[in-house]
Amino acid sequence: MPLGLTIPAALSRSPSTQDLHKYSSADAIDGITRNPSHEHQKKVTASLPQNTVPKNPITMSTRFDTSYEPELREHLHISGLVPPVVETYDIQIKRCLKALEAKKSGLDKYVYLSHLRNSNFNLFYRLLIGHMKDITPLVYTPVVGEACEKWSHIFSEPEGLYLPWKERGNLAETIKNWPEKEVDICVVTDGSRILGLGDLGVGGIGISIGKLALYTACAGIHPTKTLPIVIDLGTDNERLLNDELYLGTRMKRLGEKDMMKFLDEMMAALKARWPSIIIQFEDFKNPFPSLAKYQNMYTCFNDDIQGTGAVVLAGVINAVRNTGIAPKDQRLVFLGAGSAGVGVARQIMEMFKKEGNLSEDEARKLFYLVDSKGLVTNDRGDKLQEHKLIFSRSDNNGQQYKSLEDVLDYVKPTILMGLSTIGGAFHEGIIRKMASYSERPIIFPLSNPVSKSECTFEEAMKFTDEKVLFASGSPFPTYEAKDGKLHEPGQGNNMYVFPGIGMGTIISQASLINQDMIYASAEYLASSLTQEERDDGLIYPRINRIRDVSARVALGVVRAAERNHLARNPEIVGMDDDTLVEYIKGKMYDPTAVPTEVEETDPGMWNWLTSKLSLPWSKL
Ligand SMILES: NC(=O)C1=CN([C@@H]2O[C@H](COP(=O)(O)OP(=O)(O)OC[C@H]3O[C@@H](n4cnc5c(N)ncnc54)[C@H](O)[C@@H]3O)[C@@H](O)[C@H]2O)C=CC1
Ligand SMILES: CC(=O)C(=O)O
Ligand SMILES: [Mg+2]
Repeated sequence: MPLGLTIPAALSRSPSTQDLHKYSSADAIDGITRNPSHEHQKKVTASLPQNTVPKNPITMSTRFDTSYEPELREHLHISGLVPPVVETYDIQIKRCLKALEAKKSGLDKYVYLSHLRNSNFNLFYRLLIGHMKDITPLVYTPVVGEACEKWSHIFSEPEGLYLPWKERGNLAETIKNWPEKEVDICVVTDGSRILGLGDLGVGGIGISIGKLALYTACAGIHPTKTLPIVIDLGTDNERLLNDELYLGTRMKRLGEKDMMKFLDEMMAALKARWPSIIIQFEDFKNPFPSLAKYQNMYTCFNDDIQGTGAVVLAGVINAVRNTGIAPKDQRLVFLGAGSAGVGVARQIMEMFKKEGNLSEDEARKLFYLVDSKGLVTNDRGDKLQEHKLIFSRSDNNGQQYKSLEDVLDYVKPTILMGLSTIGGAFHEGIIRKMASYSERPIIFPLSNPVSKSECTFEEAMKFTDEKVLFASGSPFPTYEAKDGKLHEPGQGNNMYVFPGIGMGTIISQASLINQDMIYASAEYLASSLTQEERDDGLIYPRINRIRDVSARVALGVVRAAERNHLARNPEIVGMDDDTLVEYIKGKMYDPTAVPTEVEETDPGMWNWLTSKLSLPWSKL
């Protein structure tokens, strides 16, 4: 029985240092795949206390790796179960890239990548981290949106926890079925507003899986310590209810009261099993009640309100600097006044108060929110949802502005945000109006996936005479300007902050995630731009530096936790910034690290995995 076996150091040499070096590519991430930084990282971790040095334990899903040397294969009892050739990482990645190239559709590529992650997550993360720019859109927005829409048709293996309404009263037992002993972080959705695609029922679990893949790729949270969850309280999507393949409960979605009861039980059960678990709420149609209720009780945050607020704030900090217009002279119009719109407006308002020396009232007056009924005003005649009240206007002299054009003519904004789920809403006329109000208009079409983006990068560049300061929620191709210069679009997606928020919370061992920690994630992201990126006119760092950037974001989160007396990790007390960043990096899961140990696995997990793989491991 190979469980608990420690591999002698001499045997754990697969792959070789040369292989690691070969694997390095132009797109590789500093500190992870480049050999010199890897060496540097090893040196730094060597100087840290032993229990902080990360290990890369072999688990069931990393067991069949063609890079393992014969001796290691023997120890793992996998000789003959893996093809005979011992491969370099480089060759493994080449095969993956070729396989991906051969798949015609994004969805086929998504399915291939899911299988790869489930059969060998080390290889999956080597591929993803080494090719962030190309692979992220296949596991996250936009393709994950299509995967969630078609989840019940592409499903082949469980990858997370499904918590249906019928399990209420029994959630603690159900949660105990999750085979991993340690979980650091979970992402939970109710599937009711997946990206801008609406209610996708249990298909929403795809977004939990996608976000957690980025927690691992961007911030190095170990894949086995992540837990995707979908709660199934029914769906109002008729297409799903009428689909014989639909995998969720065939009933109309329950209301807020039932949801809160269910969440109360789930939160308590998660914390009972994993006392320091971080719970990230994702893509709830109405996420405000749960955030209000749990944020001071559990280690949790809402990515759509808080993560999005922080990431867009970081882009705005850098973009506003490029406009040369002081915060007090900016005017902002938001198309979309939902969780993301209001979350973003609140964070930017905080910044205007701090940086622009404005009072709350002065800062608030710079914001004009537009929803499906037009400009949000006090005298519009409908009952406003509570979250909109803070930005509701009272200075409209009884006049209501129904269309975005009317609002633009009235406000003449310098900044236009799209969080409306309405693809193409920023048409040529809208963009040209923005260009007429200021020299460098800030236009952020942030709705996801690409089909819901309010405009494309190309449209924003063309119709502003290439003056726009741009960021979108989903990725767009580079644009070739009239002078032949290539311009890269910014991606204002919360993927720049949530991994660092999670990692910073884990590192600090904070029991709560407060506003100061969220705000710090934005500040540290904004200041993580390199001089070269600034010179190239970027407002977000290049995605291939995401691990470095996430470590900086995590640093900011830890510092804020310390300031707020929330940090509880005695190991980090007194560390200066450089040491702390190296400490954070030292804690990151590294899929290129040589395997050192076979994980002591509990029998429950072992049985679950062996049955899952239908292999006769129990006989070994
Ligand atoms: N870039 C990023 O990191 C993020 C992007 N988002 C995107 O933001 C979008 C909105 O998300 P949530 O705010 O959570 O959704 P939500 O459903 O809470 O809000 C949507 C808002 O858009 C408004 N709206 C709908 N149709 C409209 C129309 N025709 N004209 C004007 N307003 C209209 C609604 O009234 C509502 O205020 C989604 O597409 C989502 O993918 C959300 C979170 C993060
Ligand atoms: C990115 C994200 O969280 C969303 O579109 O909902
Ligand atoms: Mg979201």
